[in-house]
Amino acid sequence: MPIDIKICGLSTPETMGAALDAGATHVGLVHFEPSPRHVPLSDASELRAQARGRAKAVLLLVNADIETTSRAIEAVKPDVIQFHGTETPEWVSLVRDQLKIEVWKALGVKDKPTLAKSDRYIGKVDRLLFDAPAKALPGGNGTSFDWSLLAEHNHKIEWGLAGGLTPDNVGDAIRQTGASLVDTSSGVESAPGIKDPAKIAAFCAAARAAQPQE
Ligand SMILES: O=C(O)c1ccccc1NCC(=O)[C@H](O)[C@H](O)COP(=O)(O)O
Repeated sequence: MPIDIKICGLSTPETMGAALDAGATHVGLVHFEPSPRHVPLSDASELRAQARGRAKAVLLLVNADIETTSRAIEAVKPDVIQFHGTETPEWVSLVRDQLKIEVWKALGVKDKPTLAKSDRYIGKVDRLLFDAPAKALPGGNGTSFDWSLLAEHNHKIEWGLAGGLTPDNVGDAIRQTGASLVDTSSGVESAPGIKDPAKIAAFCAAARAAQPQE
């Protein structure tokens, strides 16, 4: 299977075009006002339309209530909702069942017990995204965590790796963890919220070069 590559926090048609041309399989739209990558729903809807048929659109929300979540899904019509706050297994499962959409849950990985706790989401989400622990923002902080924790973990559902990934380290990350999806935001930026098309292309090329051959 070709590796899945998510470029997160896209906010302009130019950088969305760069991610699509570089072969990203997933494009992330952050709808969370404190983030430098925040996009209003109207912009997210246009960027989503640009990606249609070329990459899956992932809409990111943080601790949104059900009305906000359903309004965002209605406006943007993403392929996937990624919850990046402290949402419970019960909450994400409710959204998946009621709104009939693919759901991912991001979890900040500190240590082995965090990974053990991630089992609570099994059967309730379609994919787990293992990220660095929250700092100033819940995600998009450009920091990584101990990848050996993932290599040792008994994964029971689909999962992806995020947190401090760059064109320079994504190859090692894939080889060390066996991730089938890699996600980056800060690592392909020239400043917070400003995506760099050359870094996006380099990241996608490095991820594809590192994937195991069949
Ligand atoms: O990117 C943000 O600004 C953001 C804000 C609030 C919640 C989540 C956010 N990003 C989520 C992502 O999926 C990022 O790609 C992931 O955390 C990795 O970020 P980075 O370490 O900067 O590559």
